[in-house]
Amino acid sequence: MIDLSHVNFIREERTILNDVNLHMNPGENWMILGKNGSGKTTILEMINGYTFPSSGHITVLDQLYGTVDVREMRKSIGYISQTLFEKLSLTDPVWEVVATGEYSYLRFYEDIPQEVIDKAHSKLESVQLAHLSEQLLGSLSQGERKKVMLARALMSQPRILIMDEPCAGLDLYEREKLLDNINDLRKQDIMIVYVTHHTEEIMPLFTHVALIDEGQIIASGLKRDVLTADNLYRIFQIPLQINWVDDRPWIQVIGSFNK
Ligand SMILES: Nc1ncnc2c1ncn2[C@@H]1O[C@H](COP(=O)(O)OP(=O)(O)OP(=O)(O)O)[C@@H](O)[C@H]1O
Repeated sequence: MIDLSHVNFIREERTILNDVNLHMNPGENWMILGKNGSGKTTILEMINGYTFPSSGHITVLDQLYGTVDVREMRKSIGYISQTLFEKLSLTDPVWEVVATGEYSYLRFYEDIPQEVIDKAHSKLESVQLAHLSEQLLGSLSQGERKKVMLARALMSQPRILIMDEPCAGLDLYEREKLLDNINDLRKQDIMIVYVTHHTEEIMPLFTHVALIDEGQIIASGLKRDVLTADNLYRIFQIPLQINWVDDRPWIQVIGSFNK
C-alpha cells in the first residue's frame, strides 16, 4: 500500500533521510517514532508527494511517484498537520471548514451542495462536535481544532490517513478524547500513518512501529517486536522500561539520565 525503497533525501550536503526502507501493507496501521528533527515529517511529506527523494522509490496505492499526478493521489490520502491547519480559515464556521475536505479545498468560493453540508454535519457528529458546528473555527480550543481536522480529513473517504503529531499541545483529557476517536477508525477500511515523539500515543489500532534516528530507520515491524527497551534507548539515550497496559505501551524511566 505504501512502499519506500532505498529513499535518500539530501539537502545542502546534509543527509536528512538515509536509505529509508518501509513497507506498509493493507490492514496495518503504522506509527513512526523518533526525536525532534529525525526526519519523520519529511517521510510524511514524501508519502503525500509534497517532497521528492534525492534517490530511491516511493510507491503509494500501487502508483510509483514520478510517474503519476500526485494531486490525484492526494484525493485518496487524508493529511492532518499543523501546517495544513494554518492554511484554513479561522473566520469560517466549523461545518464549512469540515465540508472543504470533500474536495481538498482550503475555502469555498461557490455554493456548497446540500449533500456535502449534510455529510459535514454527520462527520462532526462522529467526533462528538455537532454542538459546535456553527461556531467559528478560530474560537475553538486546541483539542476541538484537532477533531475538526480529523472530521475534515474523513470527508473524502481517504484510503490512507496521515497524521503529524495530532496530539501536540493537548492536555491529558483532550489527548485521550482525540486518541479515542483515532482508535475508533479501526472500524473503517483506512490505513493510518501517525508520527509522534510519544510512545503512549500508540493506541491498540496501531499494529506496526518504525523507529527513526537521524534519518535512519533503526527498527521497523510489529509493535511489540520493535518497542523494546534496547531499541528505545538507541533513540532516546535514556534507560527505560516499557509496561503494556490494555495494549498501550507506557514508558518508565529507570536509573539516572546520562549515567
Ligand atoms: N527542504 C529541506 N531543506 C533543508 N533541510 C530540511 C528540509 N526538510 C527538512 N529539513 C531538515 O531535516 C531535518 C528533519 O526534519 P523533519 O521535519 O522531517 O523532522 P521531524 O522528525 O519531523 O522533527 P520534529 O519532531 O521536530 O517535527 C530537520 O533538521 C530539518 O531542518
